Amino acid sequence: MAAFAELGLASWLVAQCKQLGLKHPTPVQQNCIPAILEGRDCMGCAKTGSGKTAAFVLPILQKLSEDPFGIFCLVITPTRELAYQIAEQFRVLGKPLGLKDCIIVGGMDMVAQALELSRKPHVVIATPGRLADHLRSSSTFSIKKIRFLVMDEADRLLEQGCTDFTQDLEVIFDAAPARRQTLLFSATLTETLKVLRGIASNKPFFWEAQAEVRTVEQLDQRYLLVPEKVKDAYLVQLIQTFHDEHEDWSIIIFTNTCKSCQVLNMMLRKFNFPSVALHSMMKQKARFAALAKFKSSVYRILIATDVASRGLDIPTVQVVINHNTPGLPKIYIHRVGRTARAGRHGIAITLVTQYDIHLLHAIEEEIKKKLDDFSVEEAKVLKILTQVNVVRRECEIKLEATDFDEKKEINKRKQLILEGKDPDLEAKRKAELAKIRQKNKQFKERVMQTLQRRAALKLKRKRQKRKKQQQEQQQQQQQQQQKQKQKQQKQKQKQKQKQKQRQQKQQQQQLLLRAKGKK
Ligand SMILES: Nc1ncnc2c1ncn2[C@@H]1O[C@H](COP(=O)(O)OP(=O)(O)OP(=O)(O)O)[C@@H](O)[C@H]1O
Repeated sequence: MAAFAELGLASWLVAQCKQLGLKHPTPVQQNCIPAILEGRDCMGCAKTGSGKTAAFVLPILQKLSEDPFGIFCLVITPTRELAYQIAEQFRVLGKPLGLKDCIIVGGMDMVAQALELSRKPHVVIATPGRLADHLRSSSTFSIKKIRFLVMDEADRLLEQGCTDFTQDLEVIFDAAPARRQTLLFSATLTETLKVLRGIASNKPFFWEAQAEVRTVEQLDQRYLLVPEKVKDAYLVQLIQTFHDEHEDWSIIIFTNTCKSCQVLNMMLRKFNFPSVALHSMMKQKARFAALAKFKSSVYRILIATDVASRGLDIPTVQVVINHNTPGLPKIYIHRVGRTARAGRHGIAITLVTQYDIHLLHAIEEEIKKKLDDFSVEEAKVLKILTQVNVVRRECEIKLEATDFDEKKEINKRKQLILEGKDPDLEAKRKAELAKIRQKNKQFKERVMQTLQRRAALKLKRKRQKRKKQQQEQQQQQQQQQQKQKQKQQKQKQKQKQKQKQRQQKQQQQQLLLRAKGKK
């Protein structure tokens, strides 16, 4: 196994790795670090928990130490929590440099951030929306001279999912210099490769871990088939079992909406489980506090939306439970990747209802592995079923009383105001946009219908033409056959006539002969 020193890293960085307990580079580090040090753009695709962060942090720190200035590097990442985590890695590994970093994420004070940016930090770690806001509104800093642009979880940044980063990324790319090193990393890059190659246009070095299965070996992956209506009773029983058997285990439960996250947290707390929620409707400070308490094991259970599904590195997590089957296999890959990291073991259990079987199959197909069945004691589930359902309903009612949905709307409006937009105008614009989209959709549908009709008509005409041709051919054949028949009949008649004439001639000759004989 190679050592960090063999990758071309300076001795102070090798010593830093050693101090942190990083003895040997992981494959993604072994392959990408030399290419980055050579000055190449790099795209690294490796499984979750395989050390992709250090694969870009180490060579960047080395280059920074050779020519330190600010702003030297910009790292873009999709979530706020991840930005803090990456900053921590820069800080720890770059301590001997006296590294100055700056985190630019939403939900935090913009003025303080602008001040920090103006002090020219070496490394800026940002979420796209907030950084783009600063670039739009401030002239106190510039990213025109950055040497490195890193996109962590690069495929997520390009996706147009519930949060669409494309407009903000355009602002950032416009402000960044064309001559730079671009580094793109994720556990699921392949679907977006083409677009990413356009971003890392400088003949990027591409490295992908070769493996049949797309999830880590040390991860025990299970599914639990549950009827939709009794899902929560199964969840409670599942947690109870883990809690009884391994009191020191940390569990992350992923769910699909902020509301569901909130309700589940309230419900689990009613059952005295040490749980805490993390979702995008929480205030940023509460989000950080929840994560910090979970990381330090004050709470052993984290209930989160997909805001926590990518990148978070919490070594104590032994169990991931998917309360809903992820709709996309790649979401599954990132969610279950929160456990079994850096060679550790872990278990992931996905609750699958009667409506989700096809999703399970899609996941198995993508990760190239069949999930094993997980069983819980049904009798125990039955025992708590009514109680769980009642508690859940109570929690839902309680949450409704707090105007959770209204708050969501208010949060959206607040966000728009912070972005300098008029919420009413935005709503109007949105409605108009929806109208235009609807019109476009209808137009497209009409075009499609017309095209389909035309195609059908063309086909019909083609068929009719072919039929006509066939009929004509048949007619011609019949006519030919008839002609031939007539010809044959004529020939027969002629032959008959000739024969008759021959017979008549013979008879006449015989009569003549007989007449001669009498004479
Ligand atoms: N060479 C190494 N040896 C041992 N542990 C390492 C090494 N490099 C990184 N690690 C540790 O592995 C863990 C996972 O690293 P990291 O968070 O970078 O993974 P990742 O590949 O980015 O995962 P994800 O795809 O989930 O974001 C971290 O705790 C990190 O300290």
